[in-house]
Amino acid sequence: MGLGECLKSQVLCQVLISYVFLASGLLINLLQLCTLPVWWLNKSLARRINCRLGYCISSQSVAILDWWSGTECTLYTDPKMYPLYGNENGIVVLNHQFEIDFMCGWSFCDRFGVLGSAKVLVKKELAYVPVIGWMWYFLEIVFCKRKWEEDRITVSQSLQKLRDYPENFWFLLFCEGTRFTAKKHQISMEVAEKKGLPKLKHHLLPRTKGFWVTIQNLRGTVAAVYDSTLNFRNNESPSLSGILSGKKYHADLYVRRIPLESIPEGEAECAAWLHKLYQEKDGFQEQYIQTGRYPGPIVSAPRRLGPLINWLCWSALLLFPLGAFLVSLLSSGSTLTILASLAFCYGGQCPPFKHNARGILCLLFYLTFRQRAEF
Ligand SMILES: CC/C=C\C/C=C\C/C=C\C/C=C\C/C=C\C/C=C\CCC(=O)SCCNC(=O)CCNC(=O)[C@H](O)C(C)(C)COP(=O)(O)OP(=O)(O)OC[C@H]1O[C@@H](n2cnc3c(N)ncnc32)[C@H](O)[C@@H]1OP(=O)(O)O
Ligand SMILES: CCCCCCCCCCCCCCCC(=O)OC[C@@H](O)COP(=O)(O)O
Repeated sequence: MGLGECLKSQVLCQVLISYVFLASGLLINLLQLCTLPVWWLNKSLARRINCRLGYCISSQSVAILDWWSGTECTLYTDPKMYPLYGNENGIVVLNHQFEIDFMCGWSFCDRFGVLGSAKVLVKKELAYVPVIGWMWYFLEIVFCKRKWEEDRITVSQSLQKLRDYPENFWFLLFCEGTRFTAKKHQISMEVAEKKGLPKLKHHLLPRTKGFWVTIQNLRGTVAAVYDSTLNFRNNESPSLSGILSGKKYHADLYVRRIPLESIPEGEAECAAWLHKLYQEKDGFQEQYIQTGRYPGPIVSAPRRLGPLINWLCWSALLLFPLGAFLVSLLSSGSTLTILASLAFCYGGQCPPFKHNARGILCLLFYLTFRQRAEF
């Protein structure tokens, strides 16, 4: 293991990365809250400001993926379509199988300059998650309860609001509605059988209502559907913790641009079209598994420096006061403080402490503070 890899695997680094993400995220959430008055004065300006603020949060996860873990993302697509990506609005239909699929999605958004304005149809529960969920509220992300009786109104209303969005955006739809597991796949294929639909090997049966309502409401606003299929080389199942500890993966994304005009308008026809799309996607997955390649040619979409610069700036801004605080604690000379620092640096490496390092750390800091208060 090289020095860089050893450093990246340290728990201390992961704690510091999470601290920068949380602290900067909450600060940005606060700034987003401050843009509320601007919404009444100039809605378009408020939206543009929020795109930039949102970028400051989501690009940190891109920096971790692209620059910290060094994960490579290869794009397979028609080179003739490439100039359109990022220069028009698109609906992205993506398979939902991997823990870090959204990070790869964000990375591609950044490569095409639409990260700040990226949209998604997401479950309502995520709206309450600090940093990401609160950021999404200001970015006009579309939330669903996965109860069609309620969603048909609320999702339509949220989509209608995007019709005058001032920046190009990609709207991500995980039509499978949940992440793939063997159990969910079995249930889903029972539904397919009951409906007389062909079975899928690598996907869940797509939920068609969200797709139909999206197409219906964004017709005239969005130019195309980007049918996207994501896989990782060597049959790997990448994880967020792997990325944080600096593990490098290799993602392959196959994108087909399908003009919106070619998608039928009626609900039943639109649903049938989506089922056919998923059968094709299943074929691409199978081909990838058999040959390690997709049908299209590879085009270059290099990672960009923006996320790295943003991340380094936030790290410098937020790690400096934390460092000053730790130095002042250490200079107190108390044994408990020094023990706390050692636990902070090395606790995570020692197997019995591996999962408890942060708890031990908190306890030691608490004892230190109590000791200082007592004297
Ligand atoms: C060039 C580069 C290109 C690409 C780059 C890639 C991406 C970048 C883009 C943007 C990035 C932006 C952000 C990413 C960041 C983070 C996102 C992270 C995670 C989000 C994860 C989620 O939240 S996924 C969950 C939420 N989303 C969805 O659910 C969407 C899909 N669902 C729907 O559309 C649903 O229809 C609905 C939610 C609108 C409504 O759901 P409801 O359940 O009420 O209705 P349904 O119609 O779905 O269900 C009833 C019918 O379904 C049948 N049924 C029952 N059981 C099943 C089953 N197991 N499988 C399938 N079908 C089933 C049932 O029989 C009913 O059928 P009817 O025939 O009677 O309708
Ligand atoms: C810089 C530090 C890097 C850390 C980056 C962390 C960013 C966290 C962003 C969280 C984004 C939310 C993604 C949630 C994905 C998700 O929730 O997927 C599950 C759903 O599909 C289906 O859920 P369900 O059907 O209920 O099992």
